[in-house]
Amino acid sequence: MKVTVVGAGNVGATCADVLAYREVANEIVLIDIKEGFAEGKALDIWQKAPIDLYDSRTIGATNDYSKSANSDVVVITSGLPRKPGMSRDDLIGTNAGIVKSVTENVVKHSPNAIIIVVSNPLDVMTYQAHLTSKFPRNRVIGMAGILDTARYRAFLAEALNVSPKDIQAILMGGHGDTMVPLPRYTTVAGIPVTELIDKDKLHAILERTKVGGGELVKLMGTSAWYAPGSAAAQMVEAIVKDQRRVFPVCIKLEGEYGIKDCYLGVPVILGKNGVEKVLELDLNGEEKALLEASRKAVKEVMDVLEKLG
Ligand SMILES: NC(=O)c1ccc[n+]([C@@H]2O[C@H](COP(=O)([O-])OP(=O)(O)OC[C@H]3O[C@@H](n4cnc5c(N)ncnc54)[C@H](O)[C@@H]3O)[C@@H](O)[C@H]2O)c1
Ligand SMILES: O=C(O)C[C@H](O)C(=O)O
Repeated sequence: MKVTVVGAGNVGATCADVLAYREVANEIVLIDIKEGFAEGKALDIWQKAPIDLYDSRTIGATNDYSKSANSDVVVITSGLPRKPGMSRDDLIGTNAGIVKSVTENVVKHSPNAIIIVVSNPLDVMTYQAHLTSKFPRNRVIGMAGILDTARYRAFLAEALNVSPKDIQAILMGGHGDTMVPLPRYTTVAGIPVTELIDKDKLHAILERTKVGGGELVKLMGTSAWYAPGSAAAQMVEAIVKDQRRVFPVCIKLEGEYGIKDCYLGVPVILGKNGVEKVLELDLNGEEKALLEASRKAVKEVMDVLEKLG
């Protein structure tokens, strides 16, 4: 199996490192536009192999997509991260062009690949990759939901003083402050979370989750990479190993949840064909209203992208 990660910065290099460490693919190609940067990161990860005992090969390339030819999965992390005071949507002007040109190269060299977009604004950059690649929707998907859900699960594990392994949760909507956490579908080893935590504490955790990315940007001056890189690698693993894992993933909705032609995070089954199936939950009125607000927010930015041309 061959996996390419475009963008050898914080998220891309972390993703490649996790893929190598877990031996998800035997060939992992890192590509960046900065001269020598991807080569250096790939070499560093390869030199860690004798210490951590993995045999996945990491190869770096400066803007040379021939090295990535016939990749099974391509993860796109290239683009600017936000700085304090910015929203993810502020990145659209620069990142749309980057995602477009990267996708053109992916299509040329890996026409059968499954594309996982990570660059922000996530839902709209996934749309950009779809517009450029014209790949079917199961092969152009975005990573955000695993990360957002992980933040939610980590906060809950801390509040309840239990292992994060035992928190099961799902979250929907766009990767922005309008994301839709679903406490009704959150359990701790099968116990509904609402039986274990009081309403106000849970509410505070839900609100913190929605701005979880911003919290890290404020702390670090740039956005997160360990959890995002690992989340993208988890999606790659589900595809490469045909695991049929159930994850929240950004995909073009074609009527599910009564929504058409909009990119949003929803629970899906992830396997060798990318998204194997979109799962439709029976949302209640309040959840539906929150999802609709999220759809509107994403659609507005999709419209901005269309005007950019
Ligand atoms: N979806 C998510 O949940 C999520 C999480 C974290 C970060 N992000 C986004 O991921 C992106 C990357 O974040 P980061 O922290 O790794 O940034 P970074 O600046 O560390 O890395 C980005 C890399 O992209 C490279 N690049 C720029 N243009 C390129 C091109 N045309 N071709 C190839 N490489 C190119 C840069 O040289 C840089 O090395 C940002 O847009 C960020 O907002 C998304
Ligand atoms: O917050 C950001 O800008 C990066 C990413 O979307 C995140 O949620 O960590």
